[in-house]
Amino acid sequence: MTMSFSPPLVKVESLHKSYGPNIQVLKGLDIEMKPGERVVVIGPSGGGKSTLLRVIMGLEKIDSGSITFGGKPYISSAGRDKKTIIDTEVRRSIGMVFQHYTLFPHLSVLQNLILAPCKVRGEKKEIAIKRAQALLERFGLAAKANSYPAQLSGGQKQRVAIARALMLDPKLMLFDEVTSALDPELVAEVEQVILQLAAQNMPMMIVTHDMWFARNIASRVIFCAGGAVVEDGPPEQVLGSPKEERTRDFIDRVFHIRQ
Ligand SMILES: Nc1ncnc2c1ncn2[C@@H]1O[C@H](COP(=O)(O)OP(=O)(O)OP(=O)(O)O)[C@@H](O)[C@H]1O
Repeated sequence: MTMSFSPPLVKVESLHKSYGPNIQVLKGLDIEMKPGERVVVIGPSGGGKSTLLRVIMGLEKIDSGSITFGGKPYISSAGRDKKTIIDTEVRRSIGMVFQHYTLFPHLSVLQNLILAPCKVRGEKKEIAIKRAQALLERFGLAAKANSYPAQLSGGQKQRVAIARALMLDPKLMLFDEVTSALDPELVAEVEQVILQLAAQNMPMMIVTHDMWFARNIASRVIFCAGGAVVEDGPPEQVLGSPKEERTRDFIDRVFHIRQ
């Protein structure tokens, strides 16, 4: 009998990253993410969660370590001068949404969505528009196709940002505190969109302080503190009782208890 082997989707090995000589943020981080997993990264403020996502997105240089994607080398520090090497083809297959809206303000919603597919992939405009309209429909934003970002609520902007990332058919989505800057009443509409993607098995890595969301979206939770993985397991193991509140205080409390 032959055993089928599927490599990890993302494998981070011994990742070190500092900002300048004094701020060492990631100190030998190891993470392995299987295909189809939804990994939530939690931890105290300043622990390096955003930095981890930015590194995986290829936005930051690393000091040492390596990342593979689907079993293939993706990011490494190699060569005589330890230069960071990033496979740009692989990078294009990763989508990221940030805490603060990163839509182009001078472009309409539809233009925001079709820009990268047309420019980066050379997709025909009519085809990109059709795909964009279908996504906007799915996210309840069809009526906003010709609006500009300034005319949208924070929740709508984040949903457009997610739709824009999906236009490039990512194999992995990274969400970095995408609801942290939103008014509380707008959080649910963005979380619902991400839950919808999860239901379709989109692999994702999510940084959030929202414990309700973490519990509902995660197939695995990684507790990251002091630049390393402190705990890694199913949500009920890492997050404890569902009665815990959904606040930053919770994380800080858990961290202090474990120190
Ligand atoms: N570009 C930068 N230059 C210098 N220091 C930085 C830079 N980006 C982040 N840092 C520092 O690195 C540390 C880790 O930051 P990071 O944003 O990755 O943490 P985090 O776990 O996401 O925190 P939070 O939960 O508050 O967002 C912090 O001390 C931060 O001040």
